[in-house]
Amino acid sequence: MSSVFDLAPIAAASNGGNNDPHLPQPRFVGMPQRPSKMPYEKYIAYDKQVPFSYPQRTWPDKKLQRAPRWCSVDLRDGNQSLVNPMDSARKLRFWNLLVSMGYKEIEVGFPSASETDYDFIRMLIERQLIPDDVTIAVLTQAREHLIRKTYEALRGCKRAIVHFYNSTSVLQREVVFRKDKDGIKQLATDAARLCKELETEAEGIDISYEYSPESFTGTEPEFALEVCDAVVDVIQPTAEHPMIINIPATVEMTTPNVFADQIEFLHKNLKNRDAIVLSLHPHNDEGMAIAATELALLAGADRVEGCLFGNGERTGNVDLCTLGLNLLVQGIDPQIDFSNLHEVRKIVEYCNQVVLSERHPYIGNFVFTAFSGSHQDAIKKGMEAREVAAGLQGADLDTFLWQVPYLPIDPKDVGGSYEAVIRVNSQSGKGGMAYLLKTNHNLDLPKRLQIEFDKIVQKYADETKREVKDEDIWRLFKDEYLPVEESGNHPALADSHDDSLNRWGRFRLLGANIMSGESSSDTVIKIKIEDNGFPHEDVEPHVQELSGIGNGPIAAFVNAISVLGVTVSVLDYAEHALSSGGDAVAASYVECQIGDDSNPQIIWGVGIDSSITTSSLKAILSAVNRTMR
Ligand SMILES: CC(=O)SCCNC(=O)CCNC(=O)[C@H](O)C(C)(C)COP(=O)(O)OP(=O)(O)OC[C@H]1O[C@@H](n2cnc3c(N)ncnc32)[C@H](O)[C@@H]1OP(=O)(O)O
Ligand SMILES: CC(C)C(=O)C(=O)O
Repeated sequence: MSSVFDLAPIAAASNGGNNDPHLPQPRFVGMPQRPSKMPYEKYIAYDKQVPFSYPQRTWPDKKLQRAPRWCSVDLRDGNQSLVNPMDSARKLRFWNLLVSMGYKEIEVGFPSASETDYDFIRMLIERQLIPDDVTIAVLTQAREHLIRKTYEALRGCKRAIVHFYNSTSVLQREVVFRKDKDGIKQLATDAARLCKELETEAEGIDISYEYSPESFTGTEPEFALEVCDAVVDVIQPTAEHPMIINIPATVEMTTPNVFADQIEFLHKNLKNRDAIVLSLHPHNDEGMAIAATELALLAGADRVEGCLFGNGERTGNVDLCTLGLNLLVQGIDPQIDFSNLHEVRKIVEYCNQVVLSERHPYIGNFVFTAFSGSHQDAIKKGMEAREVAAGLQGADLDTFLWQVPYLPIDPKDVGGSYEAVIRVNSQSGKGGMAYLLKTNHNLDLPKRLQIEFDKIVQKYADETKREVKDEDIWRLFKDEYLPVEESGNHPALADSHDDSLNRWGRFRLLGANIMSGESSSDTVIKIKIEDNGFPHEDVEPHVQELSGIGNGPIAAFVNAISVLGVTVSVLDYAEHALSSGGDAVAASYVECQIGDDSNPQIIWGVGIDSSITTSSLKAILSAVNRTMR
């Protein structure tokens, strides 16, 4: 009998395909490939172990149209991968979670393997914890004593899926079972026969069957088909009472396109296809379980087994949350409630005692966060444009079309917030800092002010070499532009009594009285200004009363402060309300040229006040103060 190890010379001779002059060569211009240190001759290409070709494939032209039938195997495959498998309390917590999310088929354990699994299943049945629209599945090896024990566990259950399996792979036939193909097929059909026999004794239980040619990915697809057909012949499913043929990528061994070809081959060739639910059970050994599952669904599969967040043996089972949310973002109803995914995560982490990665799709701590400048800029603009578009269409923002660069999903749809969307570090640009000031402090900085302030944030980020948190940005902003502001009655500055701020600004506006003349060109202003001397140590702090006249309050103010020795021209001006209602507060931003034409400084100032005019005057003083820092 030939052995899997007979392939060793073929592997050694044929691997390292890039060195084969007959194969198309990758274009490593000016960079010839040389053998690396890695022992690639120890491994063999999948198509040399299990040759398979299916040029009739049609899946590449298909599109996903609807959610498949989902089955969670968290309480079985997920559980068998844990350092400390779940006790009944944790299993029950997980069960309740799965039911609340809307899973209708749940594999609850391997009752013949452990007392905990057996007792848990008994508890679900005896305490009538299985909702009418939920079906439990139980797994067993295709071995007589284990199958008998499985049926025993199901006593009193209304409806269940008995899932039996045996490995069919070339490798396991040789090294585990030491059986030929017929012997392996017989394992499966004997088990199917025993199940049918025990079913007659299992009165009152609506039993359906699931068979898995385990290690399918190491099996010749034609042989897997033969075994599945033989099992189907014994079980005799009908369209009204179908059986599940579950195809496991027990170990992921190929690229997803090969798996999809194999599934399409089974889909087109399985006997009695109308009576069969073609199911997938992908693992993630090569990191492609999601892709493999999605392509295999295009290829004709009807059902998917997996675990929440991809828990499971080794690298995990396929992640049911990612699969479901991938459908959602294509506009397809996933049929599962992911709206509180953060709570789901907490329960799953508690039950599995496995912590999710920061980058885990849709739920990791960083997956809705942009640190880099161009991403932040695009997100900020995208959010704003969407808000404007929804407003123009009179649409509800919560359900309005989601089109935001770099964010494939609205974090709110999975129970998150926009809080972490933008975080600032040395890789960030002005957009990130501007977004945080706008979102958290209602300050909508004009573009050139963003550029100016960003240099300060960037310097801080480079110096500290760490993330610049919102509170850091706010402190830097107040320090730079609002060094003499008191919180007064301005809620926007409620935290301005910040001991860490060194109040360095020289001038502070204490009051302004504006009188408009008959024409706008003769506005008169009287102001009271505190001069604390900074940075001139010889100037004693004192209060000055000044007056000026001009074409509107700003011009009159500029005229009034000229006696302080400052020449100001206002180049640009913007203002907005920070809040609405009677106690509204306004922010003003002015870009000033300070100094005469021979030595001008172009600099921004910011003012916040309950009076919009006063806020603009404060903004001018803010700019003046900054030139003296
Ligand atoms: C890919 C998957 O996830 S499959 C599910 C795997 N899950 C588990 O194994 C978790 C629970 N399993 C267990 O607790 C145990 O394995 C049990 C209780 C099921 C069986 O335990 P044991 O009988 O002690 O032995 P063990 O698991 O080592 O079984 C090995 C024997 O079963 C045979 N065997 C393994 N799988 C199968 C199968 N599907 N069908 C028939 N025989 C099988 C092996 O050939 C081997 O036979 P041998 O003893 O004659 O050499
Ligand atoms: C029993 C089967 C479906 C399995 O868990 C696997 O092959 O991974």
